[in-house]
Amino acid sequence: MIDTLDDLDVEGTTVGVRVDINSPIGDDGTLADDARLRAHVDTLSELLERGGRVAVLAHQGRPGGDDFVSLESHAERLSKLLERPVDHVDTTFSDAAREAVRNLENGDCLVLENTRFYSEEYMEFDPERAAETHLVEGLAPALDVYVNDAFAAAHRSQPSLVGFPTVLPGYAGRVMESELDVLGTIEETPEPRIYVLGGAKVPDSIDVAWSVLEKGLADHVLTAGVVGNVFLIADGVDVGDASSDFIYDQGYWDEIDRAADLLDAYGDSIALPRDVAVERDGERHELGVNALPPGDEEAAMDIGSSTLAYYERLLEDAGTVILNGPAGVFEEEAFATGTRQLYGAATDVEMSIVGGGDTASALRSLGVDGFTHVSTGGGAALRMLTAEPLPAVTALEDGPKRQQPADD
Ligand SMILES: Nc1ncnc2c1ncn2[C@@H]1O[C@H](COP(=O)(O)OP(=O)(O)O)[C@@H](O)[C@H]1O
Ligand SMILES: O=C(OP(=O)(O)O)[C@H](O)COP(=O)(O)O
Repeated sequence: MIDTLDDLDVEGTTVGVRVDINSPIGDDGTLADDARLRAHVDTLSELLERGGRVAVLAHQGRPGGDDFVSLESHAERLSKLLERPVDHVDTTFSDAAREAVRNLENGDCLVLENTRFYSEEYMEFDPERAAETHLVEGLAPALDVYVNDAFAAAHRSQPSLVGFPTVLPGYAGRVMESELDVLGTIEETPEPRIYVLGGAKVPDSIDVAWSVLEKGLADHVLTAGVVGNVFLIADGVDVGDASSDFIYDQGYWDEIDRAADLLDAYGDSIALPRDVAVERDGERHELGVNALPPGDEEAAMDIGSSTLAYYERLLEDAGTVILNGPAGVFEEEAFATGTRQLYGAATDVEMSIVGGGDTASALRSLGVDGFTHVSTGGGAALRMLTAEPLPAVTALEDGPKRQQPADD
Protein backbone atom coordinates (compact mmCIF):
# COMPACT_ATOMS: atom_id res chain seq x y z
CA MET A 1 0.00 0.00 0.00
CA ILE A 2 1.21 3.47 -0.86
CA ASP A 3 0.43 6.40 1.37
CA THR A 4 -1.23 9.36 -0.35
CA LEU A 5 -1.73 13.02 0.53
CA ASP A 6 -4.71 11.86 2.62
CA ASP A 7 -2.20 10.27 5.01
CA LEU A 8 0.04 13.34 5.29
CA ASP A 9 -0.15 16.03 7.96
CA VAL A 10 0.90 18.86 5.64
CA GLU A 11 0.78 22.05 7.75
CA GLY A 12 4.29 23.38 8.38
CA THR A 13 5.92 20.40 6.65
CA THR A 14 8.72 20.88 4.10
CA VAL A 15 7.79 18.67 1.19
CA GLY A 16 10.06 17.69 -1.71
CA VAL A 17 7.63 17.13 -4.58
CA ARG A 18 8.98 15.25 -7.59
CA VAL A 19 6.87 16.18 -10.61
CA ASP A 20 7.29 15.39 -14.30
CA ILE A 21 7.18 18.68 -16.19
CA ASN A 22 9.50 17.46 -18.94
CA SER A 23 7.95 19.43 -21.81
CA PRO A 24 8.44 20.56 -25.39
CA ILE A 25 10.86 23.51 -25.54
CA GLY A 26 10.69 26.29 -28.14
CA ASP A 27 13.52 27.71 -30.24
CA ASP A 28 14.10 30.36 -27.55
CA GLY A 29 14.92 27.64 -25.00
CA THR A 30 11.77 28.16 -22.92
CA LEU A 31 8.65 26.15 -22.25
CA ALA A 32 6.48 25.64 -25.36
CA ASP A 33 3.63 23.58 -23.88
CA ASP A 34 2.39 23.61 -20.29
CA ALA A 35 0.17 20.51 -20.28
CA ARG A 36 2.40 18.58 -17.92
CA LEU A 37 2.56 21.54 -15.54
CA ARG A 38 -1.23 21.80 -15.52
CA ALA A 39 -1.49 18.14 -14.60
CA HIS A 40 0.35 18.78 -11.31
CA VAL A 41 -1.61 21.87 -10.28
CA ASP A 42 -4.06 19.88 -8.12
CA THR A 43 -1.28 18.22 -6.12
CA LEU A 44 0.76 21.40 -5.67
CA SER A 45 -2.26 23.60 -4.86
CA GLU A 46 -3.51 21.10 -2.31
CA LEU A 47 -0.13 20.95 -0.56
CA LEU A 48 0.18 24.75 -0.54
CA GLU A 49 -3.39 25.37 0.59
CA ARG A 50 -2.88 22.86 3.40
CA GLY A 51 0.11 24.90 4.63
CA GLY A 52 2.95 22.91 3.11
CA ARG A 53 6.37 24.35 2.21
CA VAL A 54 6.94 23.00 -1.25
CA ALA A 55 10.25 22.39 -3.06
CA VAL A 56 9.60 21.14 -6.57
CA LEU A 57 12.05 18.67 -8.11
CA ALA A 58 11.97 17.83 -11.81
CA HIS A 59 14.03 17.00 -14.87
CA GLN A 60 13.85 18.55 -18.34
CA GLY A 61 15.23 16.83 -21.43
CA ARG A 62 18.27 14.65 -21.70
CA PRO A 63 21.94 15.71 -21.68
CA GLY A 64 22.97 16.86 -25.14
CA GLY A 65 19.43 17.54 -26.37
CA ASP A 66 18.06 20.93 -27.46
CA ASP A 67 15.42 20.58 -24.75
CA PHE A 68 18.01 20.10 -21.98
CA VAL A 69 17.35 23.49 -20.39
CA SER A 70 16.86 25.24 -17.06
CA LEU A 71 13.53 25.09 -15.25
CA GLU A 72 13.35 28.88 -14.99
CA SER A 73 10.51 29.25 -17.51
CA HIS A 74 8.70 26.31 -15.91
CA ALA A 75 8.78 28.15 -12.56
CA GLU A 76 7.39 31.29 -14.20
CA ARG A 77 4.56 29.31 -15.75
CA LEU A 78 3.83 27.45 -12.50
CA SER A 79 3.58 30.78 -10.74
CA LYS A 80 0.78 31.78 -13.15
CA LEU A 81 -0.98 28.43 -12.87
CA LEU A 82 -0.79 28.35 -9.05
CA GLU A 83 -1.61 32.07 -8.79
CA ARG A 84 1.19 32.72 -6.31
CA PRO A 85 4.91 33.54 -6.47
CA VAL A 86 7.09 30.56 -7.38
CA ASP A 87 10.83 31.18 -7.15
CA HIS A 88 13.39 29.37 -9.24
CA VAL A 89 16.65 28.34 -7.59
CA ASP A 90 19.46 27.77 -10.07
CA THR A 91 20.94 24.78 -8.25
CA THR A 92 19.44 21.58 -6.83
CA PHE A 93 21.34 20.47 -3.71
CA SER A 94 23.99 23.14 -3.00
CA ASP A 95 24.15 25.26 0.16
CA ALA A 96 22.11 27.88 -1.70
CA ALA A 97 19.43 25.32 -2.58
CA ARG A 98 19.21 24.03 1.00
CA GLU A 99 19.10 27.60 2.31
CA ALA A 100 16.25 28.49 -0.05
CA VAL A 101 14.31 25.39 1.01
CA ARG A 102 14.86 26.11 4.70
CA ASN A 103 13.61 29.67 4.21
CA LEU A 104 10.24 28.53 2.85
CA GLU A 105 7.19 29.58 4.88
CA ASN A 106 3.87 27.74 5.01
CA GLY A 107 2.22 28.03 1.58
CA ASP A 108 5.48 28.93 -0.22
CA CYS A 109 6.68 27.15 -3.35
CA LEU A 110 9.99 27.08 -5.21
CA VAL A 111 11.36 25.11 -8.15
CA LEU A 112 14.86 23.66 -7.83
CA GLU A 113 17.06 23.37 -10.93
CA ASN A 114 16.80 20.58 -13.52
CA THR A 115 17.88 17.45 -11.63
CA ARG A 116 19.61 16.10 -14.74
CA PHE A 117 22.13 18.94 -14.71
CA TYR A 118 23.90 16.51 -12.35
CA SER A 119 25.20 13.38 -14.04
CA GLU A 120 24.07 10.95 -11.32
CA GLU A 121 20.45 11.80 -12.09
CA TYR A 122 20.79 10.44 -15.58
CA MET A 123 21.98 7.06 -14.23
CA GLU A 124 19.90 4.19 -12.89
CA PHE A 125 20.58 2.88 -9.37
CA ASP A 126 18.93 0.55 -6.92
CA PRO A 127 17.15 2.61 -4.26
CA GLU A 128 19.75 2.08 -1.52
CA ARG A 129 22.54 3.27 -3.78
CA ALA A 130 20.39 6.12 -5.13
CA ALA A 131 20.00 7.29 -1.52
CA GLU A 132 23.78 7.76 -1.35
CA THR A 133 24.02 10.09 -4.35
CA HIS A 134 25.05 13.71 -3.94
CA LEU A 135 21.56 14.85 -4.89
CA VAL A 136 19.74 12.83 -2.23
CA GLU A 137 22.37 13.18 0.50
CA GLY A 138 22.63 16.90 -0.23
CA LEU A 139 18.95 17.79 -0.32
CA ALA A 140 17.17 15.25 1.92
CA PRO A 141 18.35 16.92 5.18
CA ALA A 142 16.39 20.06 4.19
CA LEU A 143 13.16 18.10 3.59
CA ASP A 144 10.69 16.50 6.01
CA VAL A 145 8.85 14.29 3.53
CA TYR A 146 8.86 13.32 -0.14
CA VAL A 147 5.88 13.29 -2.48
CA ASN A 148 6.18 11.58 -5.84
CA ASP A 149 3.71 12.89 -8.41
CA ALA A 150 5.99 12.13 -11.38
CA PHE A 151 4.14 9.15 -12.77
CA ALA A 152 5.59 9.88 -16.22
CA ALA A 153 9.12 9.24 -14.93
CA ALA A 154 8.26 6.37 -12.57
CA HIS A 155 9.85 3.80 -14.90
CA ARG A 156 13.26 5.36 -14.27
CA SER A 157 15.29 4.16 -11.29
CA GLN A 158 16.99 7.53 -10.89
CA PRO A 159 18.00 9.19 -7.59
CA SER A 160 15.23 11.79 -7.40
CA LEU A 161 12.67 9.03 -7.97
CA VAL A 162 13.90 6.10 -5.89
CA GLY A 163 16.52 7.63 -3.55
CA PHE A 164 14.40 10.10 -1.58
CA PRO A 165 11.69 7.61 -0.52
CA THR A 166 14.46 5.38 0.81
CA VAL A 167 15.44 8.01 3.41
CA LEU A 168 12.25 10.06 3.83
CA PRO A 169 8.59 9.16 4.39
CA GLY A 170 7.15 8.93 0.86
CA TYR A 171 3.66 9.70 -0.45
CA ALA A 172 1.97 9.49 -3.85
CA GLY A 173 0.68 12.78 -5.23
CA ARG A 174 -2.74 13.06 -6.89
CA VAL A 175 -1.46 12.42 -10.44
CA MET A 176 0.44 9.33 -9.34
CA GLU A 177 -2.58 8.09 -7.42
CA SER A 178 -5.04 8.42 -10.30
CA GLU A 179 -2.67 6.96 -12.92
CA LEU A 180 -2.05 3.89 -10.74
CA ASP A 181 -5.81 3.47 -10.27
CA VAL A 182 -6.58 3.56 -14.00
CA LEU A 183 -3.57 1.74 -15.42
CA GLY A 184 -3.22 -0.93 -12.75
CA THR A 185 -5.84 -3.22 -14.24
CA ILE A 186 -4.59 -4.01 -17.75
CA GLU A 187 -5.27 -7.74 -17.50
CA GLU A 188 -8.96 -6.95 -16.99
CA THR A 189 -9.42 -4.76 -20.10
CA PRO A 190 -11.51 -6.05 -23.05
CA GLU A 191 -9.82 -8.25 -25.66
CA PRO A 192 -8.49 -8.41 -28.32
CA ARG A 193 -5.83 -5.94 -27.22
CA ILE A 194 -3.79 -3.93 -29.72
CA TYR A 195 -0.65 -1.97 -28.87
CA VAL A 196 0.30 0.85 -31.25
CA LEU A 197 3.97 1.76 -30.87
CA GLY A 198 5.16 4.91 -32.66
CA GLY A 199 7.37 7.88 -31.76
CA ALA A 200 11.09 7.94 -31.38
CA LYS A 201 11.96 6.11 -28.14
CA VAL A 202 12.82 2.88 -29.90
CA PRO A 203 14.44 0.89 -27.05
CA ASP A 204 11.46 1.52 -24.74
CA SER A 205 9.01 0.48 -27.46
CA ILE A 206 10.90 -2.72 -28.25
CA ASP A 207 11.01 -3.61 -24.54
CA VAL A 208 7.26 -3.16 -24.40
CA ALA A 209 6.65 -5.20 -27.54
CA TRP A 210 8.70 -8.10 -26.16
CA SER A 211 6.95 -8.00 -22.85
CA VAL A 212 3.35 -7.80 -24.03
CA LEU A 213 3.84 -10.42 -26.74
CA GLU A 214 5.63 -12.82 -24.37
CA LYS A 215 2.95 -12.41 -21.71
CA GLY A 216 0.11 -12.81 -24.20
CA LEU A 217 -1.23 -9.35 -23.31
CA ALA A 218 -1.15 -8.12 -26.93
CA ASP A 219 -2.98 -9.71 -29.84
CA HIS A 220 -1.32 -7.31 -32.27
CA VAL A 221 1.47 -4.73 -32.12
CA LEU A 222 1.21 -2.03 -34.80
CA THR A 223 4.42 -0.12 -35.52
CA ALA A 224 4.74 3.47 -36.76
CA GLY A 225 7.02 6.49 -36.48
CA VAL A 226 10.73 5.84 -35.99
CA VAL A 227 9.80 2.53 -34.36
CA GLY A 228 8.11 1.50 -37.62
CA ASN A 229 11.20 2.49 -39.60
CA VAL A 230 13.40 0.33 -37.35
CA PHE A 231 11.08 -2.66 -37.87
CA LEU A 232 11.11 -2.08 -41.63
CA ILE A 233 14.92 -2.16 -41.66
CA ALA A 234 14.85 -5.29 -39.47
CA ASP A 235 12.54 -6.82 -42.08
CA GLY A 236 15.09 -6.14 -44.81
CA VAL A 237 13.55 -2.94 -46.25
CA ASP A 238 15.92 -0.14 -47.27
CA VAL A 239 14.22 2.97 -45.83
CA GLY A 240 16.90 5.22 -47.30
CA ASP A 241 19.95 7.04 -45.96
CA ALA A 242 18.13 9.91 -44.30
CA SER A 243 16.02 7.67 -42.00
CA SER A 244 18.86 5.18 -41.44
CA ASP A 245 21.28 7.98 -40.49
CA PHE A 246 18.72 9.37 -38.04
CA ILE A 247 18.41 5.96 -36.36
CA TYR A 248 22.18 5.59 -36.29
CA ASP A 249 22.65 9.11 -34.85
CA GLN A 250 20.20 8.33 -32.05
CA GLY A 251 22.36 5.30 -31.13
CA TYR A 252 19.56 2.90 -32.03
CA TRP A 253 21.41 0.72 -34.52
CA ASP A 254 21.48 -2.29 -32.15
CA GLU A 255 17.71 -2.04 -31.87
CA ILE A 256 17.43 -3.33 -35.42
CA ASP A 257 18.76 -6.75 -34.31
CA ARG A 258 16.32 -6.77 -31.40
CA ALA A 259 13.47 -5.91 -33.76
CA ALA A 260 14.58 -8.72 -36.09
CA ASP A 261 14.56 -11.19 -33.17
CA LEU A 262 11.05 -10.03 -32.29
CA LEU A 263 9.90 -10.53 -35.87
CA ASP A 264 11.36 -14.07 -35.80
CA ALA A 265 9.55 -14.89 -32.57
CA TYR A 266 6.23 -13.07 -33.03
CA GLY A 267 6.15 -11.88 -36.66
CA ASP A 268 2.51 -12.90 -37.15
CA SER A 269 1.40 -10.52 -34.40
CA ILE A 270 3.49 -7.52 -35.49
CA ALA A 271 2.21 -5.18 -38.19
CA LEU A 272 4.71 -3.15 -40.22
CA PRO A 273 4.04 -0.04 -42.32
CA ARG A 274 3.07 -0.88 -45.91
CA ASP A 275 3.94 2.59 -47.19
CA VAL A 276 5.61 5.75 -45.91
CA ALA A 277 5.42 9.46 -46.63
CA VAL A 278 8.48 11.51 -47.58
CA GLU A 279 8.91 15.16 -48.55
CA ARG A 280 9.37 15.58 -52.31
CA ASP A 281 9.33 18.97 -54.06
CA GLY A 282 8.16 20.52 -50.79
CA GLU A 283 5.11 18.26 -50.52
CA ARG A 284 4.00 14.99 -48.95
CA HIS A 285 4.69 12.10 -51.28
CA GLU A 286 3.76 8.48 -50.45
CA LEU A 287 5.84 5.49 -51.44
CA GLY A 288 4.89 1.81 -51.09
CA VAL A 289 7.46 -0.29 -49.27
CA ASN A 290 8.28 -1.99 -52.59
CA ALA A 291 9.19 1.41 -54.07
CA LEU A 292 11.79 2.12 -51.36
CA PRO A 293 14.46 3.39 -50.91
CA PRO A 294 13.44 7.00 -51.45
CA GLY A 295 15.87 9.68 -52.65
CA ASP A 296 19.03 10.35 -50.62
CA GLU A 297 17.62 13.31 -48.72
CA GLU A 298 14.13 11.89 -48.30
CA ALA A 299 13.31 10.60 -44.81
CA ALA A 300 10.28 8.42 -44.02
CA MET A 301 8.37 10.99 -41.95
CA ASP A 302 4.93 9.38 -41.62
CA ILE A 303 2.99 6.21 -42.37
CA GLY A 304 1.13 6.29 -45.69
CA SER A 305 -2.54 5.78 -46.57
CA SER A 306 -2.32 2.00 -47.27
CA THR A 307 -0.80 1.49 -43.83
CA LEU A 308 -3.54 3.61 -42.32
CA ALA A 309 -6.27 1.57 -44.03
CA TYR A 310 -4.60 -1.67 -42.86
CA TYR A 311 -4.21 -0.47 -39.26
CA GLU A 312 -7.78 0.90 -39.17
CA ARG A 313 -9.09 -2.52 -40.22
CA LEU A 314 -7.19 -4.18 -37.37
CA LEU A 315 -8.51 -1.60 -34.90
CA GLU A 316 -12.13 -2.29 -35.92
CA ASP A 317 -12.02 -5.64 -34.09
CA ALA A 318 -10.12 -4.46 -31.01
CA GLY A 319 -11.59 -4.36 -27.48
CA THR A 320 -8.71 -2.31 -26.09
CA VAL A 321 -6.12 -0.19 -27.86
CA ILE A 322 -3.06 1.17 -26.13
CA LEU A 323 -1.16 3.84 -28.05
CA ASN A 324 2.18 5.49 -27.49
CA GLY A 325 4.17 7.79 -29.73
CA PRO A 326 3.03 9.72 -32.81
CA ALA A 327 2.84 7.89 -36.14
CA GLY A 328 4.97 10.54 -37.83
CA VAL A 329 6.54 13.98 -37.56
CA PHE A 330 3.21 15.46 -36.48
CA GLU A 331 4.83 18.86 -35.89
CA GLU A 332 4.73 19.37 -39.68
CA GLU A 333 1.19 19.47 -41.02
CA ALA A 334 2.05 17.41 -44.11
CA PHE A 335 3.20 14.56 -41.86
CA ALA A 336 0.49 14.84 -39.19
CA THR A 337 -2.01 12.81 -41.25
CA GLY A 338 -0.94 9.40 -39.90
CA THR A 339 -1.13 10.49 -36.27
CA ARG A 340 -4.45 12.31 -36.72
CA GLN A 341 -6.17 9.43 -38.53
CA LEU A 342 -4.73 6.53 -36.58
CA TYR A 343 -5.45 8.09 -33.21
CA GLY A 344 -8.85 9.23 -34.48
CA ALA A 345 -9.68 5.63 -35.40
CA ALA A 346 -8.54 4.48 -31.95
CA THR A 347 -11.19 6.63 -30.24
CA ASP A 348 -13.84 4.27 -31.71
CA VAL A 349 -12.42 1.28 -29.82
CA GLU A 350 -14.29 0.29 -26.64
CA MET A 351 -11.31 1.13 -24.41
CA SER A 352 -8.57 3.46 -25.67
CA ILE A 353 -5.56 4.36 -23.55
CA VAL A 354 -2.96 6.87 -24.69
CA GLY A 355 0.43 7.56 -23.20
CA GLY A 356 3.31 9.95 -23.87
CA GLY A 357 4.16 13.62 -23.38
CA ASP A 358 4.69 14.25 -27.09
CA THR A 359 1.72 12.10 -27.93
CA ALA A 360 -0.59 14.06 -25.63
CA SER A 361 0.67 17.35 -27.05
CA ALA A 362 0.29 15.99 -30.61
CA LEU A 363 -3.32 15.06 -29.93
CA ARG A 364 -4.10 18.45 -28.46
CA SER A 365 -2.56 20.31 -31.38
CA LEU A 366 -4.34 18.01 -33.86
CA GLY A 367 -7.66 18.34 -32.04
CA VAL A 368 -8.11 14.60 -31.50
CA ASP A 369 -9.96 13.66 -28.32
CA GLY A 370 -12.42 11.10 -26.95
CA PHE A 371 -10.04 8.53 -25.44
CA THR A 372 -10.92 6.51 -22.36
CA HIS A 373 -7.72 7.67 -20.63
CA VAL A 374 -4.85 9.95 -21.66
CA SER A 375 -1.95 9.22 -19.36
CA THR A 376 0.62 11.85 -18.41
CA GLY A 377 3.24 9.16 -19.02
CA GLY A 378 4.50 7.42 -22.13
CA GLY A 379 7.15 4.88 -21.20
CA ALA A 380 5.78 4.68 -17.65
CA ALA A 381 2.24 4.02 -18.87
CA LEU A 382 3.47 1.40 -21.29
CA ARG A 383 5.51 -0.32 -18.63
CA MET A 384 2.45 -0.44 -16.39
CA LEU A 385 0.41 -1.74 -19.26
CA THR A 386 2.87 -4.62 -19.57
CA ALA A 387 2.04 -5.44 -15.94
CA GLU A 388 5.66 -4.68 -14.94
CA PRO A 389 6.43 -2.89 -11.65
CA LEU A 390 7.63 0.72 -11.83
CA PRO A 391 10.79 1.29 -9.75
CA ALA A 392 9.61 4.62 -8.34
CA VAL A 393 6.31 3.07 -7.26
CA THR A 394 8.08 0.09 -5.69
CA ALA A 395 10.34 2.50 -3.78
CA LEU A 396 7.26 4.30 -2.41
CA GLU A 397 5.68 0.97 -1.47
CA ASP A 398 8.84 -0.24 0.30
CA GLY A 399 9.17 2.98 2.32
CA PRO A 400 12.20 4.39 4.10
CA LYS A 401 14.93 1.86 4.87
CA ARG A 402 17.00 4.19 6.98
CA GLN A 403 16.90 7.62 8.54
CA GLN A 404 18.28 10.61 6.72
CA PRO A 405 21.06 12.51 8.48
CA ALA A 406 19.66 15.10 10.90
CA ASP A 407 19.21 18.65 9.60
CA ASP A 408 21.83 21.02 10.98
N1 LIG B 1 9.15 8.94 -38.91
C1 LIG B 1 9.66 9.76 -38.02
N2 LIG B 1 10.90 10.31 -38.22
C2 LIG B 1 11.44 11.17 -37.32
N3 LIG B 1 10.82 11.53 -36.16
C3 LIG B 1 9.60 11.01 -35.92
C4 LIG B 1 8.96 10.11 -36.83
N4 LIG B 1 7.76 9.76 -36.30
C5 LIG B 1 7.66 10.42 -35.12
N5 LIG B 1 8.75 11.17 -34.90
C6 LIG B 1 9.02 12.06 -33.76
O1 LIG B 1 8.84 11.38 -32.54
C7 LIG B 1 8.74 12.37 -31.53
C8 LIG B 1 7.91 11.85 -30.38
O2 LIG B 1 8.38 10.59 -29.96
P1 LIG B 1 8.39 10.11 -28.42
O3 LIG B 1 9.25 11.04 -27.63
O4 LIG B 1 8.75 8.69 -28.44
O5 LIG B 1 6.88 10.30 -28.01
P2 LIG B 1 6.25 10.37 -26.55
O6 LIG B 1 6.85 11.54 -25.81
O7 LIG B 1 4.80 10.57 -26.81
O8 LIG B 1 6.57 9.07 -25.87
C9 LIG B 1 8.09 13.57 -32.19
O9 LIG B 1 8.92 14.70 -32.00
C10 LIG B 1 8.02 13.18 -33.67
O10 LIG B 1 8.40 14.23 -34.56
O1 LIG C 1 8.83 12.37 -21.02
C1 LIG C 1 9.01 11.35 -20.35
O2 LIG C 1 8.73 10.13 -20.75
P1 LIG C 1 7.76 9.80 -22.00
O3 LIG C 1 8.32 10.48 -23.24
O4 LIG C 1 7.85 8.30 -22.08
O5 LIG C 1 6.39 10.30 -21.62
C2 LIG C 1 9.54 11.41 -18.96
O6 LIG C 1 9.75 12.74 -18.57
C3 LIG C 1 10.80 10.58 -18.83
O7 LIG C 1 11.82 11.18 -19.59
P2 LIG C 1 13.01 10.25 -20.12
O8 LIG C 1 12.42 9.28 -21.13
O9 LIG C 1 14.00 11.22 -20.74
O10 LIG C 1 13.58 9.51 -18.93
